[in-house]
Amino acid sequence: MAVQLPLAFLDRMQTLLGDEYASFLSSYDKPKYVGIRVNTLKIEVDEFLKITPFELKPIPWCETGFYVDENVKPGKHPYYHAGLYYIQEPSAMSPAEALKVEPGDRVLDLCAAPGGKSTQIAGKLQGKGILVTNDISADRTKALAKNIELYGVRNAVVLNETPERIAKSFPHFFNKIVIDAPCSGEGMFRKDEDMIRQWEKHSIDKCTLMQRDILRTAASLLAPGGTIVYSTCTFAPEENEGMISEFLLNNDEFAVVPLSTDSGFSRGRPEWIPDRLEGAVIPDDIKAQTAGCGRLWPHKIEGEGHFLAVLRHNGEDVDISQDDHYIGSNEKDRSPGPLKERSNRDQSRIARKAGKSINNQGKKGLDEGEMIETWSAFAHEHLVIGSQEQTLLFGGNVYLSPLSKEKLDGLKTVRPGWYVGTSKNGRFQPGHPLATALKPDEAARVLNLSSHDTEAVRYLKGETLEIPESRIVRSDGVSPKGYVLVTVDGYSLGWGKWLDGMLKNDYPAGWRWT
Ligand SMILES: C[S@@+](CC[C@H](N)C(=O)[O-])C[C@H]1O[C@@H](n2cnc3c(N)ncnc32)[C@H](O)[C@@H]1O
Repeated sequence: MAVQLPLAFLDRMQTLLGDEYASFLSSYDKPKYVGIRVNTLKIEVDEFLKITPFELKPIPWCETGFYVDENVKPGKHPYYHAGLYYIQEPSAMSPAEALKVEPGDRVLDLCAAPGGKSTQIAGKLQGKGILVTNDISADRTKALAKNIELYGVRNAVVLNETPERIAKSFPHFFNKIVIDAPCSGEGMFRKDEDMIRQWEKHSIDKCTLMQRDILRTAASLLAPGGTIVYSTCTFAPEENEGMISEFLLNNDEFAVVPLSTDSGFSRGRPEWIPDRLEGAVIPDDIKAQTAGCGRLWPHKIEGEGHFLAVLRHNGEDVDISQDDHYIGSNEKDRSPGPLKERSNRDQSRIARKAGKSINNQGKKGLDEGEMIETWSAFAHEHLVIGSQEQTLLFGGNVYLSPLSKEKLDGLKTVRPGWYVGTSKNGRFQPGHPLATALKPDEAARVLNLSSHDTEAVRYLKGETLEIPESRIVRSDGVSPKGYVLVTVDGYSLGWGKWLDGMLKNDYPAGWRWT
């Protein structure tokens, strides 16, 4: 066997699996599977299939997911830097699929970093509705925020909070919640040997304590009739069927929605639940429900070990679009439509709104209204976007947010929305995330680079490029001089500034190709 598995783990799996154990064990001699998931915020799957640089094989449970050969390096292609795909372990694509997200939903990803499920959910929302994406680890939320930005998500709020504090601000607010729970990670032993070393540290008992708290709090965040998807990447029954049966015992307004076994998923194993959990006797009818959960076994599917439960609240669905705190529900709160077509009256209205903006954290000495005005003027000159979102000032930066300011008061907010830029010396500097989320027809000046020559990589390395004026594609009446949206084969990468035949590079230092 390629990996050294802990004996206690092997003993338990042998007892649980009986005749199946040999087949389970032999899966550790097989190669691990590498997956990519197409980011439908930037490209449709059909289009990606026409330009893919790698051979792809569909992942049965995710329409946007594909296996790539384990020797391929998908992170080393300009399309990765354009956010056209996310590199994700294939089984890890299943929870967001099970959540069945629709445009307009209010989704909470409670344990989100580094953002695999969140970027998948954002693709399903297609910019409509809200994604609140959270992680308790301050360090890990940095990677989460970066991924939200790389993948061009416009309607996400990134938090670094405890679930309890989010619940105080958002009681029964979300109609879909995903809990990709911290767990003992047994399902990842083949993919990541470090998980074996971590196994002792993250004992099953410690994990169940966290999972119990997170699930209980999630119930108080869910709107009536809503859905929670709970997932782990471990085999331990205590963290899976056991945790779900305990939740059902304490929350009789929830039931398990049985998962389809069509894609090769196996059913949950009620017979593995102990008769008593946390001192309580689990009735047989509750145990039986967990047969509707899903287990992804490495000896049965092409992916690592996972567990999934879909939990539906039995209340009447509420019309979430009628809530005042949701910007999309309130015509008068919307940012004005296509920015190029805005009247002066619109622009001064945005400026006035700045006085009411979140946390009122404008840059020292800069009038907040002025800051919003510089954004508005920039947008007017450089962009053609229609936005449903509210303009907010936060930490001296300008954001467009799907939530009203009151909803985020007092929460550790990493990003209150789509970061569009900041103002320096009275001039607006567009943010990198503004560029990554733009389509070429939303920018007044565009420079397209080809993935087949060296220019794209040179741009991604931060080099200045020599570019003749004729290559700057621009809207009628727009001069070639100024901020240019740089694209690769038509997909946005970042900003550059063109002047006299040279493109100054604005690709951020921390993002560069190395
Ligand atoms: C399995 S990982 C999440 C992976 C992520 N969903 C993805 O798809 O990229 C679990 C995460 O839960 C976070 N976490 C642990 N305890 C938490 C808690 N009480 N509340 C919120 N997040 C928590 C960890 O920091 C970790 O990032």
